[in-house]
Amino acid sequence: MKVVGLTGGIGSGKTTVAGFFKELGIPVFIADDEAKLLMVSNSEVKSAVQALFGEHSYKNGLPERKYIASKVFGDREKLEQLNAIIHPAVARHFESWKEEQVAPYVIYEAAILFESGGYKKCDFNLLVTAPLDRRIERLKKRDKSTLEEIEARMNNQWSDEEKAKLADFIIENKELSSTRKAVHELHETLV
Ligand SMILES: CC(C)(COP(=O)(O)OP(=O)(O)OC[C@H]1O[C@@H](n2cnc3c(N)ncnc32)[C@H](O)[C@@H]1O)[C@@H](O)C(=O)NCCC(=O)NCCS
Ligand SMILES: Nc1ncnc2c1ncn2[C@@H]1O[C@H](COP(=O)(O)OP(=O)(O)OP(=O)(O)O)[C@@H](O)[C@H]1O
Repeated sequence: MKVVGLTGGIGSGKTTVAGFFKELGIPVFIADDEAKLLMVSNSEVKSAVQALFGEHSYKNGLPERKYIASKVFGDREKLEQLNAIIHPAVARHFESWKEEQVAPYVIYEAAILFESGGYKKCDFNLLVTAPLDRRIERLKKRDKSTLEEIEARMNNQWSDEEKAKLADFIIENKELSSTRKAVHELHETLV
């Protein structure tokens, strides 16, 4: 089974692009969502996160995402420690999920695929890009995030130029219709 890694900076449109692959019947594994599930359902992950961030990191069994975000995106070491808890657990889950899929290829969507080295396990890697001002505009609208919060995350991600060097395919996410068309064309190439 071929694995196509799908990545892009915060707010670039990864999940939107993943949705277009789903429309074509391609199985999509969203690492961000799996990470969220594991933080609730995997007791080892949960206790490691609690040990790292203390009692305020969980409330009624659920992670306090805003609190954890406020601790990690300005502290590289803490972020790396959190990544070291979450990423191996997500990778293990992906391997078992992949075995269950019947398709010409699957999509592995992850926000920091290049930064984490996860791209090396993929057969091809697709980068989604969008101009910085559009990404910020879309995120402010979607999450009601502040510019400061968005920039703190961007500071922990590579630039598009760095990522482009490692990407096999790049889709520029401007208008939804042209992005969908680009996904359809890439699908034809991949099958
Ligand atoms: C810090 C957490 C709790 C914040 O949760 P929140 O709901 O606010 O954000 P969410 O997980 O939906 O991520 C939104 C975006 O933030 C950025 N982001 C998330 N994690 C990271 C990271 N480790 N490094 C850089 N950027 C990141 C990405 O652009 C991502 O698409 C959460 O992001 C987390 O647990 N991150 C560490 C695990 C991780 O790397 N997850 C992503 C891939 S598996
Ligand atoms: N081409 C587009 N035109 C207008 N809005 C768009 C376009 N692409 C995505 N959006 C919107 O922008 C926001 C960010 O897109 P999306 O959630 O797909 O990005 P993402 O890269 O997955 O984000 P994150 O890094 O936070 O996980 C969403 O609200 C989405 O509906």
